[in-house]
Amino acid sequence: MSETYGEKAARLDAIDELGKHREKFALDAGTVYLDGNSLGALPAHVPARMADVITREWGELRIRSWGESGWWTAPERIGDRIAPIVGAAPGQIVVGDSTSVNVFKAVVAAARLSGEDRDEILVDATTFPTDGYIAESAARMTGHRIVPVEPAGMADAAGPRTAAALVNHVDYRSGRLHDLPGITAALHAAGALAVWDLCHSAGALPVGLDAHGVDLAVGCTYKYLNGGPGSPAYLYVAERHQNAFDSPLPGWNSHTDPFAMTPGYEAAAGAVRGRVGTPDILSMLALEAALDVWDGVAIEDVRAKSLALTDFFLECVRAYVPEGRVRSVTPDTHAERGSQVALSCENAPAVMAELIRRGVVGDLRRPDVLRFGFTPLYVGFADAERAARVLSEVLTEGPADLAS
Ligand SMILES: Cc1ncc(COP(=O)(O)O)c(C=O)c1O
Ligand SMILES: Nc1c(O)cccc1C(=O)C[C@H](N)C(=O)O
Repeated sequence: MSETYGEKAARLDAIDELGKHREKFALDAGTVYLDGNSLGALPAHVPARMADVITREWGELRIRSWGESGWWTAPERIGDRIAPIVGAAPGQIVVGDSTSVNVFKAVVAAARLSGEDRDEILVDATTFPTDGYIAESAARMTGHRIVPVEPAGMADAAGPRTAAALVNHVDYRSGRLHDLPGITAALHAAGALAVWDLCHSAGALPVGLDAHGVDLAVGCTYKYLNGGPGSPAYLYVAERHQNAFDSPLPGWNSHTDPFAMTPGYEAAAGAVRGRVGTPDILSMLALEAALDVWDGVAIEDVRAKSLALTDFFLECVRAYVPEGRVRSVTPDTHAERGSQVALSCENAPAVMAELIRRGVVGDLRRPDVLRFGFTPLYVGFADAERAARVLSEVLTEGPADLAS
């Protein structure tokens, strides 16, 4: 008798080297959590660390903590913790602000770094909306014009007038992984800068920022880096650009001597130049603690498990779900797949609501996309099998409003 999918899941979980990391997270056995591509799960040790930050560092040490507890240098210290996960050498990443704000810094800085004869900025036409909104405003301020281009067309679109391109590494709807090395190389060949949004790739797959010569990058930390709701984002400025990096938000935290409090601005050296104002210490220190789960974890292993999980989920969906009820909009090819599977289906809002009611938590992107995010540090093969099985049950038996 051939192996059932449940048996296969148990076999794969038994040999999964990353499976042991699941116990580091606050998860309940009754729920399959497949929404780490929106909000990562809570690492179980973070509440105790935050209790110490609040009661001792804030409550007892108060103002002394800016120095004694390392609060002041947290943005660059935590940047250096994120660096190996995205393939960057130390000193190039600073944590703070939202992704949206860092997109603004990066796009304006890229425009200012490029030659005056270059007057266009290419923007991923399929981008998560905030990047497009911000880039449009940034371009109006710098006197550039925005050219929307699909990532696959970036190489052909880049030319002598292109200052920079802003591209999403993994598409938030389809889960498609774009060719960061190839697009970056093509932009450079055209004399343009490459600015990447890593929200859906950092912590899910190797990015190789330094290896591929990326110029600037931004990303959030509340998805695969598990930093918590609204945890601060980050900005990468390649070392070769740091001296010329001209921030459009040169707040006092990016001054070479902030406590001199002089009227004249003098930019700090290094990643610190990307800072703006007082960092949100509580969120930042929750993120710092959350990053402990990465100790001893290789991103290549995370990638291998992510692909195995999404392969297996798709295999179970094909086996369980009646023909024609869902269509995967996520590429089958590994080289083009991030760490989520997106399925388009009829009545998607009702389907996702019922999945969540039955303990399978994904999310919906209107009008018709069901998203299932696979975070390899805490999602297992049995989760993938159960999610596909419950999806099939929902699609075949109810609820009543699905029949409409
Ligand atoms: C690709 C991408 N960029 C940016 C954002 C959001 O930016 P912010 O952190 O400013 O809300 C998200 C998700 O919210 C995203 O998926
Ligand atoms: N940042 C979010 C939020 O504050 C509330 C709800 C969802 C989000 C998200 O991160 C959405 C996510 N970027 C997406 O891929 O759609």
